[in-house]
Amino acid sequence: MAGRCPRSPRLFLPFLYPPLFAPNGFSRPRLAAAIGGTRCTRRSSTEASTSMGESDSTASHLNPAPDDYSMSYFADKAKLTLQAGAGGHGCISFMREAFMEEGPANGGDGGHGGNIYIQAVHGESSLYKLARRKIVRAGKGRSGQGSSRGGTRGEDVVVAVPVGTVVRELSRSDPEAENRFLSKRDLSRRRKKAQAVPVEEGPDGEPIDDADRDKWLLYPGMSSSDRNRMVLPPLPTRGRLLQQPKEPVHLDLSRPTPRPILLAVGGLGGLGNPHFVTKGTPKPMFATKGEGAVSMEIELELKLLADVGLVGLPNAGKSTLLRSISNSRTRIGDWAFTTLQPNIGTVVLDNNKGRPVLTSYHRVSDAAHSPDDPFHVSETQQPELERRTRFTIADIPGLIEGAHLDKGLGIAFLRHVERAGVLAFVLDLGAGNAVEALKALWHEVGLYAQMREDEERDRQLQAAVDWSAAAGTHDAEDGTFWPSHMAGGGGDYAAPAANAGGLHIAGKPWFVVATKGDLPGAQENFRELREYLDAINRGEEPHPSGVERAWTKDCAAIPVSAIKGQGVDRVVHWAVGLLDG
Ligand SMILES: Nc1nc2c(ncn2[C@@H]2O[C@H](COP(=O)(O)OP(=O)(O)OP(=O)(O)O)[C@@H](O)[C@H]2O)c(=O)[nH]1
Ligand SMILES: [Mg+2]
Repeated sequence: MAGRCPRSPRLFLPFLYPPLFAPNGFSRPRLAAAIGGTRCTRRSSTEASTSMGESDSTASHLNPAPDDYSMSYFADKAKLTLQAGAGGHGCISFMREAFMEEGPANGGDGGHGGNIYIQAVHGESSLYKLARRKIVRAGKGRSGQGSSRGGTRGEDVVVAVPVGTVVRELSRSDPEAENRFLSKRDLSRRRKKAQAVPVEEGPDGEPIDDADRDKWLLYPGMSSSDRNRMVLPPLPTRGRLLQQPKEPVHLDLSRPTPRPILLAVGGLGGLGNPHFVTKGTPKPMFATKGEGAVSMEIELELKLLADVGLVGLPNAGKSTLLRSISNSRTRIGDWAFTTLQPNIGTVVLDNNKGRPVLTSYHRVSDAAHSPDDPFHVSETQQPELERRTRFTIADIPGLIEGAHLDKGLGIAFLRHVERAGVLAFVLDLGAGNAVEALKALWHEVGLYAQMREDEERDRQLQAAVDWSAAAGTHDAEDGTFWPSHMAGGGGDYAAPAANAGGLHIAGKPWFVVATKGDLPGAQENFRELREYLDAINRGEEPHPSGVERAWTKDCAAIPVSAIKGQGVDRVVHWAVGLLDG
């Protein structure tokens, strides 16, 4: 009788054990043959192309099969709801022991709620996990217990984000700040009324604030009439352990933060009944509830921090160039939009095997940080220079003409090259006039820069309006918790007012990598491109973006054939030269 499962292991093996059947897997032929798998001979479309005139038809590191790439999940935007921990309630309890009929009050205090912090760290490269998580909750404080046992503190949470993340607060709910505001308002109303009608007084002769009644916890065994009759003392005024940052939070985490930065403060734990023992009330049948915690909605935006940003039309050869000069294993394919998310590659200048390939220095900091206070920046000290052993390059999805109108993948990915020190425009010498392509790319980049500046201006306007409105209604707390260099608009992200007209991108040093130099007609195209750039250098032609005072110091074009690895060393040298300034 035939088995119920058909015996066809070959059908499922590639699915179950992809590495054994990967085209470039070293162990594939032997192992796959040993278990009876069929050999997969996939080739990239570029390999098949005769126009390249390549004799090597085997896949290589620079001309890999389309499925030979490393992929990681990536997100550059995330919205998060932060919910700090509420405080635990105080406890109402009395000592019970043999031969002691009525012991003293011994209810423990509630634990404080956990806080939420944010920290920019190296090692995180995407907001993907946070975008999926959506809500971040700190631990709640546990309630106090009898025998004077205090509740445990809620756990703090540190949200780790990649360096280069911008944090913006969208909304906030702070029940304690609201309560304080309401109590103050009620008290002043009562005082006004008291001039006409005398107010009920508590045991110590202080006015009773009924608005605060729901912040008390009453002994559960009491009858409802006793509860209603119970006279409560004024609620003790307590300051928060940490100061809640002012609204709205706007941080630009363009450097790793040495310490986590506070975003949302947890609630204070309630007080146990021993706190309310007085001569008149030796056995208080009440304790206070734990405070509510701050919750806020924030928006995170990651702008990758690479030293060099690659900008080019789709299929220009950006990813191949990145592979040829860095450790990147980004995907390459002979079709537009092979790259769908930004990739960062690291170019190693000193492989620690003796003499460095290139000697370069970069600025470690504008000024030294004091070891006691890492947020304090000393103005007097000179910037430190450190030998550069590596630099990073960002490869983003290709831009097409009209990308600002959301054609292709749009221009939003340009945010990842917005903060790069140098821009490298990758032009395909085999795909039409390179000068036209360069102008089209700069046009899109210019429009992007303009859009960002408009956005930032609107945001600042909005923040100013919100703040003035909030100042009138809320009990705003003074003082900022984070250093000024991290506050929005500061740091490495230049304020738009200072860079009006797209200069914050057009003012960057840039050069052209003219790739696919091995294709026919490339030389003529390159000659035209060089003439155009020479004219810009001489001041006869304007900057391709049309922005005045844009960078036109030494616009160069470097011819390469990335697929053959020819000329790519010059790209590294030129980029380092521009980075060193
Ligand atoms: N002949 C030749 N072909 C190249 C060269 N560089 C890249 N290619 C080919 O051009 C095609 C596109 O290369 P990619 O590196 O994926 O181009 P890209 O700019 O990253 O493309 P997108 O990710 O779609 O924007 C691939 O088939 C490459 O093999 C080169 O120097 N010479
Ligand atoms: Mg690509």
